[in-house]
Amino acid sequence: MESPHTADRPRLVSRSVPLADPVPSFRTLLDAMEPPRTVWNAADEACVVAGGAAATLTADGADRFDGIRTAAERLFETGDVHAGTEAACPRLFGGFAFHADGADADDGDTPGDSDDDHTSPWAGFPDARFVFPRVQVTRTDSGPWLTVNAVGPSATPAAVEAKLDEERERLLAHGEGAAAGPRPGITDRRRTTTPTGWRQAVRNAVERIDAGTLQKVVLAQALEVDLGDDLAVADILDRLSDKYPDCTRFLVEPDSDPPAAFFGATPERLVSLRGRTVETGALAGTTGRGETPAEDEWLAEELLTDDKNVHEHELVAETIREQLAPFAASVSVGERAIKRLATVQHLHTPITAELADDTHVLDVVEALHPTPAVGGLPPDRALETIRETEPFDRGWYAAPVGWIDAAGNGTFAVGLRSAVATRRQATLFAGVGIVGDSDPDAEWDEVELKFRPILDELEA
Ligand SMILES: C=C(O[C@@H]1C=C(C(=O)O)C=C[C@H]1O)C(=O)O
Repeated sequence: MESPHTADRPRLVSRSVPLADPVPSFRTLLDAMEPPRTVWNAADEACVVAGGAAATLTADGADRFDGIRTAAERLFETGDVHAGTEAACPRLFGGFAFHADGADADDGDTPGDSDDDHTSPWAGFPDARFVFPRVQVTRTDSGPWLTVNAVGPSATPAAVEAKLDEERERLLAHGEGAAAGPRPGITDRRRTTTPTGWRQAVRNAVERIDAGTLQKVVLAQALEVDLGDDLAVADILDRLSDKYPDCTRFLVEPDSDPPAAFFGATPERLVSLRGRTVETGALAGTTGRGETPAEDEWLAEELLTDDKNVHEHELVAETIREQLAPFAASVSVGERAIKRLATVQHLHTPITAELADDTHVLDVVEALHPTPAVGGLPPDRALETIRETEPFDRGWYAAPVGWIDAAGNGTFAVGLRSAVATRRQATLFAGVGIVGDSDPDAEWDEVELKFRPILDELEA
C-alpha cells in the first residue's frame, strides 16, 4: 500500500531554468553527469543528457509495458512541476527487453549456446526499466534548459531549487571541455555465429518459409569485442551524431556491477505519439553505399525495384498498418523511398495515424513490438525461430527504447546499430530479414554493414 500524500507534501518535484552561455558541449555534459546516465537525441526532438535517478521503475515479463505504464501514472499523479518549456516537463527514459521472458532468461538448449559460466552482457538489465533523472539538460531550439527532479518524502521545492542553483554552477564551470579522445581500439573479437552456422541457420529459415509455416524472420548475430582502452561513451555518441545526424542516439545505464551501458544510433523509429497523432514507419530492405554519387543512385534504384527487398519491406508496412488499425480513426501510409545513411541505404515508408481515443504511448508500443522489421511473420513462429536459432540473448537489442511523459505522450526508437558494453568489453548486434529467396552470403555481408556504425567507433 502506498501511504497517502497531502497537497503540501507532493511526491514529485521538478524545477527547470534556462541555462545561460557558455553551455558545455554534449560530451562535457555527459561526462559531468552522475550515473546512471541517460541520452536521448532524436533528430527532430530536443537533445536530452541526464544523470542520476530520482526514481527508477522496473517491470518484468509479458506485462512489462503495462507494469511501467501503471507505475508511471502513479509517479506522475502528484507532481509539483515548474518546467518553463514543454521539452523540460517530467519524462521517464528507458526501454524494454526484446523477448517477453526477458534479458536474463535461460533460453534452453540453443545450438552453439555459450557455456553457462559466461555472464550475459545483459545481466544488469531488467525486462523493463525507466529512470526519472535527477539532473537533466534539455537542448531545445530556443536554448538549453536545466532541470532538477526529486521524488519522495524529502522532495521539497526549496531543496530542489537549491540543487538547481548548485547544478547550474557546477555544469557551467566545466566550460566547453576538452576535445574527444582517440577511439579505444579492439584487441580481440569473437563472433557468436560461424559462416557455416549462419548458412545453415538461413537455409533452415528459408525451408520453413518454403514450407509455408513462416513468411519472414529477422535473424541476428552478436559480435563480442575486447577493447584496448576504456570505453568513452560520450566520445562515441558525439562522433555518431556527426556521422548519423538522421539517427536517434541513445544511452541507457542500468544499476549494474560492473557498470554497463546500452547505446547506439538507430535509424528506426517505432512510434511517436503526441496527443492522438502517431508517427511511425516501416524501415526494412537494405543495400550498401556507393563509391560515387552515381553508384549510390544505382544502388538505390536497384533497392527500390528489387522484388525480394520490396516484398520484405511491404510485409512490415502492411503489418504496422494492421496493428495500428484497432486504435486508429485513420491510418495513412506514405510513399516508399530511400533512407540513406553513412554506411547503408534502406527502404522506408512513413506511416501516420490519428487515434480514435486517448491512448498511452506504451499501449501503442506494446501493439507494435516487435514489428516484422526486427521479428517476423507470423510473429509467434518468427519469435520461436529466433529463439531456436540465435546462440545469444538479444537482451534490449532490437527492442523499444525511448521516453514517456505524464500525459502518455512519448517517442520510442528500435534499439538497433547498438552495443551493450562494460569498461573494456562490448557486444554488438546486427540482424537481417530473411524471406524465401534470401541468400546466406549476401545476408552475412548485410550483417557486416550493420555492425559498422558502432564498430567504426571502437576500432582504433
Ligand atoms: C535488424 C536490423 O535492422 C533492421 C532490418 C533491416 C533489413 O532487414 O533490411 C533494415 C532495417 C531494420 O529494420 C539491425 O540493424 O540489426
